[in-house]
Amino acid sequence: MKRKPKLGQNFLVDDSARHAIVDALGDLSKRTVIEIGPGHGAITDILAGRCHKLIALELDRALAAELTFRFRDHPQVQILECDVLETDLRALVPAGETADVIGNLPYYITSDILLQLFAAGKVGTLARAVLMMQREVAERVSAAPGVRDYGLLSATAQMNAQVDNLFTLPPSAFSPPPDVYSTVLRLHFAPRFAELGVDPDGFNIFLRHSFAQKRKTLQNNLRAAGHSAEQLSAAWPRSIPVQARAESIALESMAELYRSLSIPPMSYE
Ligand SMILES: C[S@@+](CC[C@H](N)C(=O)[O-])C[C@H]1O[C@@H](n2cnc3c(N)ncnc32)[C@H](O)[C@@H]1O
Repeated sequence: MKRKPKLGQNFLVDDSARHAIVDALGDLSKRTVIEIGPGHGAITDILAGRCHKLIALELDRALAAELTFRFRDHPQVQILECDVLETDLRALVPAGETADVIGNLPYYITSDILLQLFAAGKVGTLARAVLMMQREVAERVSAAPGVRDYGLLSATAQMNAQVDNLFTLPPSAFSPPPDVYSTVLRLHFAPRFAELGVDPDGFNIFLRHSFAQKRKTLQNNLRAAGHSAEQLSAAWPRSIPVQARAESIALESMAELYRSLSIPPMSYE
């Protein structure tokens, strides 16, 4: 019977890949780096010698203990046994500084981790992240409008970060091998809410409604969210075809529509 790894534990065994992941963050000699899910330390071992400070967050008690022992003589390395999703990243970073994030993510919570990182990027805690995730998810995060994979996750990611798709690895790069290919993305956190003149909370809700049903047009999704036909036609910008789906529309135009509907965020809940 095939062993089912718990906690998304597929450990990286490809030596050049683990170096390429760390190299993607460039010079780390003055940086604080937060590693998500260090596991047996495939990435941690390289990072420890390169960054100013490393804080690694590992949920598995045995793995956290293994790494705490291994790095006992490295004062710049801190291993925390914790659930990343329950951890306040802001509290880990000295006031006035930013940190970078790295991780071969536990795939079962990729979206939740991304949302957590975007929230931390928005308040200026994080500068960059290099993250490995399931290839299909990475393609959604990095897709451009009009491309098949573009959707709510792409729009949300691209409101919060510039995304570079770096490289893809086969299942054989891991032990045990997962059922999927894996892709490494680099994110530069650069929230666009102020530039596009939208409030983050209201615009995020607007995006959720706009992408609610993939087969529906944007107009129909917004009608289902409570907008009248009159309201929509009065606000509709020229840059958006009337029958368009949200999946084909650039964020600039989505923001233009949101602004011209000028909806107070509260009216959406
Ligand atoms: C895909 S493995 C990567 C391990 C190692 N970084 C590597 O590349 O070989 C994901 C790691 O995340 C840990 N993990 C799973 N859920 C977690 C959570 N909620 N918080 C922190 N770590 C978690 C797992 O125990 C595992 O070590």
